[in-house]
Amino acid sequence: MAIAPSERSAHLEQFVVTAKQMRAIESRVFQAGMPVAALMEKVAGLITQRLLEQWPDRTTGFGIIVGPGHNGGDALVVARELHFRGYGVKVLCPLLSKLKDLTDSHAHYAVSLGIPFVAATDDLADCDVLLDGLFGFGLTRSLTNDLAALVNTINQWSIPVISIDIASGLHTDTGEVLGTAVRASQTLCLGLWKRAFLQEVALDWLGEAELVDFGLPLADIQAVIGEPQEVRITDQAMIAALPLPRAANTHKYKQGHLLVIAGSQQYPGAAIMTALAARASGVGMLTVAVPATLQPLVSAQVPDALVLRLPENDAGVMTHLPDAVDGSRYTAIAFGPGVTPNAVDVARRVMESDRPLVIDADGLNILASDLGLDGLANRSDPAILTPHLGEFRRLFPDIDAGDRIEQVRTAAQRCGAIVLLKGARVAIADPQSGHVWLNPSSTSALARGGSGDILTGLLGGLLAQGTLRGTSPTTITQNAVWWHAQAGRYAARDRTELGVDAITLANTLIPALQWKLALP
Ligand SMILES: NC(=O)C1=CN([C@@H]2O[C@H](COP(=O)(O)OP(=O)(O)OC[C@H]3O[C@@H](n4cnc5c(N)ncnc54)[C@H](O)[C@@H]3O)[C@@H](O)[C@H]2O)[C@H](O)CC1
Ligand SMILES: [K+]
Repeated sequence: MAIAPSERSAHLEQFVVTAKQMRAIESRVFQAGMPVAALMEKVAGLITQRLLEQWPDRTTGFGIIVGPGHNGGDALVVARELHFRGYGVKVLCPLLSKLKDLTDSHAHYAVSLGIPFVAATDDLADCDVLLDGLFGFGLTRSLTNDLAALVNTINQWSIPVISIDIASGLHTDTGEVLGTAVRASQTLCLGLWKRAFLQEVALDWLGEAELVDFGLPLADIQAVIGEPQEVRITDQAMIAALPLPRAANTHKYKQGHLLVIAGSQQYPGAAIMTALAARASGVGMLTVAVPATLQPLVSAQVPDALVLRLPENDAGVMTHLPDAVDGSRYTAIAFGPGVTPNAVDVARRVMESDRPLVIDADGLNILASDLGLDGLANRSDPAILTPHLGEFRRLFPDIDAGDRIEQVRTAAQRCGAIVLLKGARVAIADPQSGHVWLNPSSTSALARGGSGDILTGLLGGLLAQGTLRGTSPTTITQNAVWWHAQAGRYAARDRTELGVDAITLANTLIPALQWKLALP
């Protein structure tokens, strides 16, 4: 049965593949009868179309860099099409004697058409645009010698580089640079998102990334991927997961009651920022527990929250949760921002509660240094840990094998909690299934103090609401990460990456949601 184009696109956007999976999908398509050369024509036609849209002026000169495999074949077909349309085209093919058959055929044809093949990298220095068809997902070894020199030279120029499928030199799965890699301004990822696009280490090389759908059948994709172990977070899935619409006859207690435990005399702002973000989540009831002396300050900033006064020591650190603070009254608890590493007794009580729990910042440091992780696996309700890389290393000092995606998966399985590893590409791992969700779209504007407190408050507020709606805790966690990133992007559009302080971010959560909901 045919599916609508928008539905197909939403499906495709969620898949993440390794080079091995991509090759297996491609083999099925070829075995079913699709000729390799026909697929290459189709792919190259779509790439050409993108280039024509971006550079409609036929005086644009293109430099086409061609490698030995089918990535180079794609590039040669594009060169031919640009040549036919009247653009100036020059080809640099450093491994001319090692071309795969199909690529070799296209090279011969290009020569017969009079397309110039140049010998030296510097012959491309006067081009307006470079097309990188050196290597795609077939790269197996590091770039060395002349190839490395070629790549390093073009990286020093200020000519825009469009990479076909992946920036040449990056490992398709881990995103690592193998020797050296092309610094693309834009990458046209073919067919399905390769794993490298979700790896932080690759981001500086990939530039703006776009998926080019060339019609791989969903049945073949699904047959190879099976139950996806790694999933890209998409707008469509996240909009569906929001606690919207609300039931017409709801009341505040049905919209969740979040308890935020945060702040100290040293870090009063952490409590305020966490509370402001929790409020923006739409949670029905918000209680904020802070060291007693902070209560007037927090109440003034978040007058709609109930502010509990906790006993504190001389340093303004909360000492314990009095019996009157009854965890069972709350739908969820968010603990940790600004509490200092000394709030150990409070952390212990929080861990003992049976509520869905977010643990962040100093809460994580207390787990690492005092309480350990053993209490997490036996909790009846989920715990979500939200470390940045430094906190992650302190919590899981012996997890260093593999890439970030593998590390976060191992961490979750080991401790029995959902682990959300912060960074430019947030990764969320489920302890039971080992599934990892990856957030593809964010902004460097979020690399800033206080941004984590906003995520914790937002996640806590969504956890309180989503728990009552029966949304799975991993979906709620994705929802918070996505919303937080979208708010950062939306705020940065107006204010640049420099202008997204934590309070602005909290205040942008609702406008950003309106922006996303209004998009088709
Ligand atoms: N996915 C699809 O359905 C389609 C993909 N297309 C394009 O084809 C490439 C993948 O092609 P492949 O030939 O398998 O690999 P590469 O082009 O990446 O090149 C592999 C080639 O290079 C040799 N090699 C590997 N590493 C090195 C090195 N460090 N130095 C020298 N040589 C190296 C290796 O031995 C191979 O010979 C994909 O990315 C798409 O662009 C199709 O065109 C359309 C369908
Ligand atoms: K490439």
